[in-house]
Amino acid sequence: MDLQNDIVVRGKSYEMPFSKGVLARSLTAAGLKPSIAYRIAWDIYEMLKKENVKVIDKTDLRRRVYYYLISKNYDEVAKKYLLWRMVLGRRPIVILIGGASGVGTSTIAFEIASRLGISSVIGTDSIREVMRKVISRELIPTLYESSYTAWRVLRDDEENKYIKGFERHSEAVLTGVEGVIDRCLVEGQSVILEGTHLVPTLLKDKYLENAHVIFIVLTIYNEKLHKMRFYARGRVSSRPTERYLKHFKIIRLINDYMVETAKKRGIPVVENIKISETVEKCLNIITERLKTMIELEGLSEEDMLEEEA
Ligand SMILES: Nc1ncnc2c1ncn2[C@@H]1O[C@H](COP(=O)(O)OP(=O)(O)OP(=O)(O)O)[C@@H](O)[C@H]1O
Ligand SMILES: O=C(O)[C@@H](CO)OP(=O)(O)O
Repeated sequence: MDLQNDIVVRGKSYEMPFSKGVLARSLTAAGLKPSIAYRIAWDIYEMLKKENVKVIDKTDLRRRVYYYLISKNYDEVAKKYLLWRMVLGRRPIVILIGGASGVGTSTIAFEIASRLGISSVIGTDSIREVMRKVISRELIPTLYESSYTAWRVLRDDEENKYIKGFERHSEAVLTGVEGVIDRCLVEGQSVILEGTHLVPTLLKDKYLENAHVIFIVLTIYNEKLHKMRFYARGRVSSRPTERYLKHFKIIRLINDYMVETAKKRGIPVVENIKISETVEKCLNIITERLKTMIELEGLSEEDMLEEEA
């Protein structure tokens, strides 16, 4: 690669060669189709080349992209683009994708992460493994079970035992989850957390009220479709389909519980049928929340264009 002839993009603390792919991805996150996003990234690259620009500041590049989009009548995309660049560059966001086992939380979390360029995705299953290393089975036996088998180790045969077991199981994992959220907010790092342990009833109010924390619950309303996802997964992973089918009734109860409690707490619920549509819906929810966050800061579009990238 001839770096001599490349355009350099200068950020606050680093420089990198102009990448049409990176620019196209941020335009896709703002709602453009990938083919159009790539075309526009290419146009902007050509424009800079023609003007013989060798180094461009990130703030200038952002401004140029914004006005270019407006000139092509992509006003809504321009606004979204600006919002996303502002937020992801300077403000931490924590996205929580909850849902019963098999509804697709990890698939959707990774898709959203790649669209937004968030490099950190953490599954609550991994946090559960860490918690198992520090908390003994004797102390919290439910932690050593799965979300759908935790009821088996409850002390008493309680009423509503499947959900009680699920909540006890998730409670300990959530302590770890909250630690990760706190750390990310303090460090200014964006992260996506996903998994079945993100239970609407258990997450503390202070997180739900935080403008930087965005919680979405996924579901599949159709039982048959949900079941099919376990067959699909079984073909490509070592997680045995039979195990999930055996406990399917309880997994469905957990699914219903997540949806019902999410609605009660004002957490958006998205049905995951087609991946691209689910991602689109989630991105729209996230964008709306970011708008509120920026409004709370009292920033106008002009301020956003001027803010150092
Ligand atoms: N919208 C979708 N369309 C088709 N298949 C999907 C969709 N979303 C997810 N899948 C597939 O369904 C299966 C289950 O999804 P995934 O593993 O993401 O579930 P999960 O909610 O993370 O489950 P767990 O909590 O048990 O880890 C996977 O094989 C995945 O590729
Ligand atoms: O507890 C659960 O529902 C699932 C979540 O991924 O984990 P496992 O089946 O591996 O215990």
